[in-house]
Amino acid sequence: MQKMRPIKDSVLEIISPNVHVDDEFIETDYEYKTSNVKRIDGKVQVYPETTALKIRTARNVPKLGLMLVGWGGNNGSTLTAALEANRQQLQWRTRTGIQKANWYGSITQASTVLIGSDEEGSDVHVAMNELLPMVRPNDILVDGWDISGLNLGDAMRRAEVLDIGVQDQLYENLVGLKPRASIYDPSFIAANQVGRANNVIKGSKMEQYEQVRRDIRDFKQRSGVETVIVLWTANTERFCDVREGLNNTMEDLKTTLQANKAELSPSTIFAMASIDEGCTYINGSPQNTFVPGLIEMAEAKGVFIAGDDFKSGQTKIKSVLVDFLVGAGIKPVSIVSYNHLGNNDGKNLSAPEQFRSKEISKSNVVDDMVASNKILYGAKEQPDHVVVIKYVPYVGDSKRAMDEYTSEIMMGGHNTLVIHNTCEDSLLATPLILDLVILAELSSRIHIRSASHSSTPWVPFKPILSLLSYLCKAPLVPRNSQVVNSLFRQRAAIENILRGCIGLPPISHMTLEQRFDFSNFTNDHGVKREKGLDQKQARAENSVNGKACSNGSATNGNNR
Ligand SMILES: NC(=O)c1ccc[n+]([C@@H]2O[C@H](COP(=O)([O-])OP(=O)(O)OC[C@H]3O[C@@H](n4cnc5c(N)ncnc54)[C@H](O)[C@@H]3O)[C@@H](O)[C@H]2O)c1
Ligand SMILES: O=P([O-])([O-])O[C@@H]1[C@@H](O)[C@H](O)[C@@H](O)[C@H](O)[C@@H]1O
Repeated sequence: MQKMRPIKDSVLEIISPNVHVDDEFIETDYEYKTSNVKRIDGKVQVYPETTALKIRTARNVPKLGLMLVGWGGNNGSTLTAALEANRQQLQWRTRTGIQKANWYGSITQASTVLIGSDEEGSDVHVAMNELLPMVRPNDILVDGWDISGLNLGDAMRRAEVLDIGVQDQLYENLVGLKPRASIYDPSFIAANQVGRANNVIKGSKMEQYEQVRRDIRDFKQRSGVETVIVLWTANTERFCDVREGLNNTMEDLKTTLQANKAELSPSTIFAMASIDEGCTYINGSPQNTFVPGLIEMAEAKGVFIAGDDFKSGQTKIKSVLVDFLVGAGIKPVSIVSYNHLGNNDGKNLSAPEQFRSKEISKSNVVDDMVASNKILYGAKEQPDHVVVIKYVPYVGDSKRAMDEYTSEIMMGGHNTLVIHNTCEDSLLATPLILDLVILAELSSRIHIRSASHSSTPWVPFKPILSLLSYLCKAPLVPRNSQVVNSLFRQRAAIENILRGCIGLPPISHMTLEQRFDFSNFTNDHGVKREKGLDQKQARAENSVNGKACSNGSATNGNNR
């Protein structure tokens, strides 16, 4: 069993009187600035608003357990292998030289965040996982379920995702890992999956639900993990009917479970069991696991749910390109997204009902960006948008995506973008699973409250964790909230909330100090903001006016 290592001390020191660090928390005063809008008589009235908040982040990072539904699949086996390969810092020979294990594609492990500018006005970036204490991949323990009983070593081989050079070093570590029996309902996934179903929980849906809850408790007890997150990376299910008396309310859903009704999917049963065990549940597939009754359960119990459908390659590009085009005043009028792939996911998606689930999640991703520009698009006007997925066994996990974006430009002109995008699907999705889990766990340690009324309670994120939208094709958002698919807006939300947790404002990119002569301006420390200031002098002045504190170790000035 791994020994929990201490929180990695960050390189970051926040020099601010607003940030207070003690052994337990990082707490900051935060002025949350928004612009509220009213439409009156055809006019748009804007009201800038400031809300004084306190943001508190618990520093203690728990020992985290991740239970994957579909553990033996391409994504599940690849994640398990990658965790072990990075833990052992493996390297292996390839045709082009030595390859080392890494987490490329993970924003928490391999991306940086602009934190500000130095005395010369140069940008300074730090690793995203330096901003706040986060779970380290090496400290994550994995378990899970699969309708296929194949052990993880042979599942890794079956997936045909990783180089042989690393597979051979890992096989002995993985061959001893066996997925727990799972809930199999052939009416929800493609008939062509029946050959895998040799590891299933017998009995009624209630008995399956109870077994899943026992499995979660068993994993906690055996592994000693403090927190468990359950994540669905099993096959895409067909959409489930949603109707009164079946699953529209929490009570209806529980009655449906007890009555062993057919129209209750394995994924929704897993979500119910997770929520009742107090475990965050994340849906990496496109089906409507989160029926209204399930959402009501999560809200009633204050347990996080998030999804849907990892945004890994073709759709990720779409959420960038359409954002760029519409933002540039160019009008996409035809979007055709074709791809073929040969892995088991593609095999499952070759069935019409399972494809339909994926078609929905891949198609809705442009809606918010199109709706944002009434100059280009009339009411209810949408670009033609077609999604095609074909199963071609030979290409395996190496999905071949081909997209054509046709747009209207000025004076009747047209621009056509054609993109060929070879996505090694599991190597793109696996880092997203890691980020979903790490950011979900971090979110559970972040609370806010009013700064003006100290008696108000600390408030957690709402149970529907829309902060994870950056990682999902079809983001689940709280009631009455806007769905945002624009990839850069989604990322800015994550960055600015992490900045807020350490008392830093959002990055505006205004850089006024570089666009205007600031030499006669002083900042709120009474220090003149001259660029090129002697660094020693600047630090001396700031240390007199600010106070040093670190979010990695409770050391100095602001300890309360
Ligand atoms: N880039 C990507 O790989 C990507 C991106 C977005 C979404 N997804 C989704 O992630 C899921 C997994 O993708 P994959 O490539 O790993 O597929 P996969 O077919 O290799 O793995 C799915 C696994 O789930 C198992 N399974 C099916 N039903 C189950 C159940 N009820 N309980 C437990 N296990 C069950 C299967 O036996 C299989 O081992 C799919 O739904 C896919 O659409 C993948
Ligand atoms: O690349 P992306 O669009 O984000 O997502 C992928 C789809 O393109 C692919 O067709 C499907 O099989 C994968 O499960 C995944 O959903």
